[in-house]
Amino acid sequence: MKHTIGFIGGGQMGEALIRGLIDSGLYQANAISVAEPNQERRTYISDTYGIQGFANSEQLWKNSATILLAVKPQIMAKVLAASKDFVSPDHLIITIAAGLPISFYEQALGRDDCKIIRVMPNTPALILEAASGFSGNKNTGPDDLLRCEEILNKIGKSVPLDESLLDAVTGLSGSGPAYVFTFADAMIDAGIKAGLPRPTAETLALQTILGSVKLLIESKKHPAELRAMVTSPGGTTIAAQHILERSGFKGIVMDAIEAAVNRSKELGKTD
Ligand SMILES: NC(=O)C1=CN([C@@H]2O[C@H](COP(=O)(O)OP(=O)(O)OC[C@H]3O[C@@H](n4cnc5c(N)ncnc54)[C@H](OP(=O)(O)O)[C@@H]3O)[C@@H](O)[C@H]2O)C=CC1
Ligand SMILES: O=C(O)[C@@H]1CCC=N1
Repeated sequence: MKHTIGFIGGGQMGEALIRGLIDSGLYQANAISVAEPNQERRTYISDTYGIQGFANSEQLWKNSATILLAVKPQIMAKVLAASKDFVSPDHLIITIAAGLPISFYEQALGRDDCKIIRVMPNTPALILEAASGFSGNKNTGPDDLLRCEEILNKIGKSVPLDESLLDAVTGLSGSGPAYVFTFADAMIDAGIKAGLPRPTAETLALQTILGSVKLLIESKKHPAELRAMVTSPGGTTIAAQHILERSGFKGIVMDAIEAAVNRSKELGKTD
């Protein structure tokens, strides 16, 4: 059972994490299995990554030290009901479902002696650049948290947090890639509107985003300071900044993230 991991759900995030674990070398393909009821999807995942695929989770619980729950929050209760008979206090259960609090799993499993870690990763796990927050229940010891952290740090960066902050993580970084993709899309369209060929607009927009993020990280300067370095008096940048300020760009981004945080909290309400 050592160093074996079973994924319940082989969708977008399940695949991102499986690929991340294999590409990082943390797990061999033969130590990973997936339970995925959709046959086409199951075949794709097991063929692509050379892992074992099952139609249901029974074998995973029997064969895996760590179980990673990667199904939609809306079907988690059904998945836990089907898992109840196989769960033991030896399993390390890691869940990435948005919104659902750890108490939801304990209630659904009808026991409070399981080791459960709630994680919120994001899709850049596909290229080992995920941002994840995580929090364990009272049964998780330092070794369990370390095992989880090791997984998360192989697929990107992670921060341990109090569980009460995981909805904030979900709204900020869990959903965050979508906001960045929307911004990238808008920059590319703007380049095309200004007359650039699409491939040129794509290259310039994406390199600008990549370079700016690297500059932020490497310089350790505040975004406002770096923005001032771009903004010449009476120049082009301030003309654009004026429009962004007038249309409340920062406020819109903050409102959007707040909406995602609130939706995560709503998903956790199970009455
Ligand atoms: N997408 C993202 O960016 C992020 C998602 N998350 C969380 O990750 C979880 C998965 O999301 P995501 O990967 O996007 O969703 P997907 O719908 O892509 O993946 C879920 C997979 O689980 C399968 N499934 C359905 N029922 C079962 C079952 N009983 N047993 C095993 N597998 C089952 C689904 O099959 P079928 O399609 O046939 O129903 C699907 O392939 C969610 O809880 C989400 O909140 C967390 C961080 C980021
Ligand atoms: O949209 C969602 O609900 C999931 C959770 C975080 C990112 N995607």
